[in-house]
Amino acid sequence: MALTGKSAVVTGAALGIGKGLSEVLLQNGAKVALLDVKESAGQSLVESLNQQHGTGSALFLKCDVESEEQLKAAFQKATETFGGIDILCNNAGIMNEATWEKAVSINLMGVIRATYIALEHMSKLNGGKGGVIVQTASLAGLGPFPSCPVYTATKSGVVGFTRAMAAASAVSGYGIRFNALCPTFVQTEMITNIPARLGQFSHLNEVAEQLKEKLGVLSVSDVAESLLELVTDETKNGEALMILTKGKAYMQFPSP
Ligand SMILES: NC(=O)c1ccc[n+]([C@@H]2O[C@H](COP(=O)([O-])OP(=O)(O)OC[C@H]3O[C@@H](n4cnc5c(N)ncnc54)[C@H](O)[C@@H]3O)[C@@H](O)[C@H]2O)c1
Ligand SMILES: CC/C=C\C[C@H](O)/C=C/C=C\C=C\C=C\[C@@H](O)[C@@H](O)C/C=C\CCC(=O)O
Repeated sequence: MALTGKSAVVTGAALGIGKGLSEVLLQNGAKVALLDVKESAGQSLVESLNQQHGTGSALFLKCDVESEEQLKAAFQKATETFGGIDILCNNAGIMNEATWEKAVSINLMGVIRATYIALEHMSKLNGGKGGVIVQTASLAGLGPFPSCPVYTATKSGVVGFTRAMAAASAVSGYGIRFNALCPTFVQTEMITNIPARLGQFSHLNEVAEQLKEKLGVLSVSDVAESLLELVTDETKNGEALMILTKGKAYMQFPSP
């Protein structure tokens, strides 16, 4: 899929990885609707992006992925503004074991919620053009992160949901590819003050620090450039792309 003239929706786009995903999509010719709860940061980012890429290239929509109503309104506005949706990046997420129900609601349920609304706009079975949906999972979605079991569960669920939706789409004829980004630590707000985010597992902060020391920390652009291959390579469906500081690799899963 060439990106020129395509339209994307990115959740959690005001900061961090979502900001980087939005920027790389715009740099490659796509128009982007940036969804986030952080209205001030989102609005000022979009003003800057429109100055860089031309008025009308980027649109900010205040949207909480926990809200079906807000997601439906945001997708409708994006479709009306850009004439359709070709790409969805389900990126919004939190890491806080003390508020684990919220983490499940955002990281996993928010991905499912946004995906199902996107199907209404993108699926060829609904008159859509098809496209690609990329989730921002995590390396913790591929293996257990002892310091944050619920975060691990949400990301493992995102990887499983992505692979199942890819298979469902191929059989159903949605015309939509589903892939997951699985990065290790990335330099964003999420990895600041990790001990305060571990809840009853704060005694395992040292495990997290050792993992961070061992695995290193990616830049946002490391993740953003990986998005491009998942979006543009039409052969990629059902993939989980592991992104480490030492390189990238597509996960091989056991076949039944
Ligand atoms: N930073 C890392 O080390 C790392 C590594 C792997 C995966 N991830 C994943 O990448 C994604 C982005 O994380 P980040 O590191 O950029 O974090 P971040 O905290 O810098 O940015 C997250 C963004 O999501 C937004 N957001 C949070 N809850 C939301 C909601 N309910 N509705 C809409 N927007 C919401 C925030 O306002 C923020 O702008 C997350 O899914 C995270 O789990 C992060
Ligand atoms: C505290 C979490 C902060 C941010 C979450 C974000 O998604 C970053 C995740 C970064 C790394 C995840 C690592 C997960 C590793 C698992 O694969 C696990 O299998 C490794 C567990 C122990 C390894 C110990 C070792 O090999 O020495």
